[in-house]
Amino acid sequence: MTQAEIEALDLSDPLAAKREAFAIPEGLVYLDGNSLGVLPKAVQQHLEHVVTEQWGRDLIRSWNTHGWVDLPLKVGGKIARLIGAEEGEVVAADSTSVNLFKVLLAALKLRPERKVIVSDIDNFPTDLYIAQGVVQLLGTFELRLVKKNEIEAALDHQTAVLMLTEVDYRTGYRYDMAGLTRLAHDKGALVIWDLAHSAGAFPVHLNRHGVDFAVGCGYKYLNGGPGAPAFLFVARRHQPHAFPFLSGWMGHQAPFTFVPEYVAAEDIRRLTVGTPAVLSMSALDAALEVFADVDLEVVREKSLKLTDLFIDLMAPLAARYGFELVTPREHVRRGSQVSYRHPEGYAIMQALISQGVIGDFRAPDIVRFGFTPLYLRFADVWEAVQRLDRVMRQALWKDPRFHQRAKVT
Ligand SMILES: Cc1ncc(COP(=O)(O)O)c(C=O)c1O
Ligand SMILES: Nc1c(O)cccc1C(=O)C[C@H](N)C(=O)O
Repeated sequence: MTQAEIEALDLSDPLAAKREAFAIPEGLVYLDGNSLGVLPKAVQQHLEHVVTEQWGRDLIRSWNTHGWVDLPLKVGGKIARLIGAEEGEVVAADSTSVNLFKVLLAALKLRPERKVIVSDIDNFPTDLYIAQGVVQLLGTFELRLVKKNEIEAALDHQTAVLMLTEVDYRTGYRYDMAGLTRLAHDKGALVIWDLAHSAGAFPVHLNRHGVDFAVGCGYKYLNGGPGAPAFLFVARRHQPHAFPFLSGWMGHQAPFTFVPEYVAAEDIRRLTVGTPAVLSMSALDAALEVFADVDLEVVREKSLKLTDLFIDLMAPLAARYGFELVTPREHVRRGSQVSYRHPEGYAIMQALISQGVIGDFRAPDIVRFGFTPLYLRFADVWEAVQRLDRVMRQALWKDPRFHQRAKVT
């Protein structure tokens, strides 16, 4: 594709105007929205208001007058629309890890006669660590970790829970949520999906597929900011039976009665624990406004065009410099990122970042490029490949300073 053809794609892009809603540093090509989304301008304005007027002036009255106490459910409602759930089935709270702990315990309590949690050995580590902790705590379950193509065979009548991340954080491989949920249910197991790399990136249909539980991040494609609250989903049918092991006062049926006995709220609030992080929650609330008029089918269509274009433009570099594509070419199996293996991946990514293209590196050898259709242009894809070509052609990555590992990669 020529540069002129790429410019034409931007001119006919139905999402082109959305870029204006984000504060993007001049000249930067940001391909890391799958790790930390860009700052929405509305967040900047709203936080100023929340800090100055709500906290600064109205102080504790704001729990009622500015609806702070309702934020977890209100923000959850906005996320529900993006993931195919109903209002009252999603709540924003805590971190993804903590939410996974809560829903995994709740799910296992619904299958006490079974023995096994099945997951992908390449799942994001926190999911595996949380499951290991839960196994230690309960003492009656085991964690069975298998490769992607072994999941189906691993499911049997001992399986209590199938716990997967829909999009693999390293390769961008996207699971068949509908098919695997059905297979798990056929065996009588429950499913938990981690939507960290799905929510806001493409349409998700939790209820259409009969999913039981889900969790996900607020700071990636939802652009809620560093450390933004995460979310959890519990299908309405499970809510009365979802036991809240982290039984904090915010999940109590009537928190302000201050009684000594814990009685769980009847609705999804029972899976909240303590005081919500109001500033972060307000940032996420404002960030989600960007999605109010967005059709996620259009987002998906653009995501696939962006990633296809990147793969195409990268093909000559891949052949010349030894980048091995590890992201599926098949659309249904692809999330919204493209990854390559390269033995010098870390240094190459650092050199590329020095050239104003931000992607990231995942050990042992993966360079990752995330594509957020709301703020990326097709011209950015072109520019990213030009700058990577320069990094390789001029061997900029050989500079020793690009070989020193940072604390956070
Ligand atoms: C699949 C997945 N789950 C969970 C997390 C993070 O969880 P937490 O919000 O607890 O940091 C990430 C990324 O950090 C992730 O990629
Ligand atoms: N959550 C992160 C953090 O706190 C610091 C640095 C990176 C992250 C990430 O989001 C990692 C991410 N889940 C991943 O897909 O690799």
